[in-house]
Amino acid sequence: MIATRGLRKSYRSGRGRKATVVEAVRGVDLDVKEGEIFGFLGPNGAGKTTTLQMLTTLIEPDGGAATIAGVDLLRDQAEVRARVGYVAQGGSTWDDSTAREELVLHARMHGLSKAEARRRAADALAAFQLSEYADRPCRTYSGGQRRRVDIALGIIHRPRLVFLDEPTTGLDPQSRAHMWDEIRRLRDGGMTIFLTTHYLDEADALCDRIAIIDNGEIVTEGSPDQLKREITGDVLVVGLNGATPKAAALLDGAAYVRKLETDAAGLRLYVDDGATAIPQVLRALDGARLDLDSIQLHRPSLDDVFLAKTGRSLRD
Ligand SMILES: Nc1ncnc2c1ncn2[C@@H]1O[C@H](COP(=O)(O)OP(=O)(O)OP(=O)(O)O)[C@@H](O)[C@H]1O
Repeated sequence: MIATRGLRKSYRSGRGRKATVVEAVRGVDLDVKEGEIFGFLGPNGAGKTTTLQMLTTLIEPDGGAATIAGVDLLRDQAEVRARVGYVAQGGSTWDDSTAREELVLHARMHGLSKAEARRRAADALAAFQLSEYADRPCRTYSGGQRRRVDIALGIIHRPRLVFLDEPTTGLDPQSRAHMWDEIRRLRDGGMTIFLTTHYLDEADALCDRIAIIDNGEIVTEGSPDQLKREITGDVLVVGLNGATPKAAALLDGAAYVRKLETDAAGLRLYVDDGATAIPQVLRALDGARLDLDSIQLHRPSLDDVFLAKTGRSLRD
């Protein structure tokens, strides 16, 4: 649905000898599949918005190539615009107009007849659970309601691909969870979603695949689980009633154990996949009649992935 190769953009600020060039995006390759929620994650200033603006034709790349929803980005920008939806960070609703008015207007802008625009608006209001407030001015909505109107506006022309720039920034935890459900619903209806986010938990919980960008370059790409496993695997913390040395001798060298450490809590086993290692550990301990006290599975976070790839924490 999206394929980019070597996409680049620099900004020049100042003049003459004082001019500085910021390489905002330095050759980005992305492959987004049809029907997935793809998260674009990175710290402030990493190049997320610049990339998104290139993909949605708002700014022109300096170089590289991209195909968006089957259309060559550099050759036919109008067709790309017709085929995608875009929801900007700040949203696009007016304070004094109602959600229904905005939706009808947007549908009309996409060339729909008055009657069809009204029908689309009513469908969108129902789908985003906004019918109750549909005829109230947007300034009276909560942050979450307003964000839902923004997304309904962005997809009123029923595109197969939608770009969401930080869809949950500024929302309270409940509205964020609600928004995640809305986004999953769009995906389940067959839409492809490309979103940017600062939030590690959002990328982890919501996205089928993610790419992490830092300093204008993609540092890694894959499903959240894949990326976390690649870096460190899972960690099993095994509590044993005084039998730690015996258990260590038993499990050290087992094919599924990458590394083994002992500490006050018991054993730390570094394994590729915790879910398949747990039954094997249990069987081995049981076979040797060693008394198990507890077993805990720790999965590495996306921050561990970022740390491993860049030497910095994404939270800094
Ligand atoms: N119009 C511009 N002129 C000059 N520099 C710019 C311009 N727009 C962006 N930049 C610079 O390009 C780099 C990438 O910015 P961009 O907005 O794409 O990052 P971002 O990952 O979206 O950040 P944030 O999460 O803060 O929105 C930054 O160093 C930024 O200062």
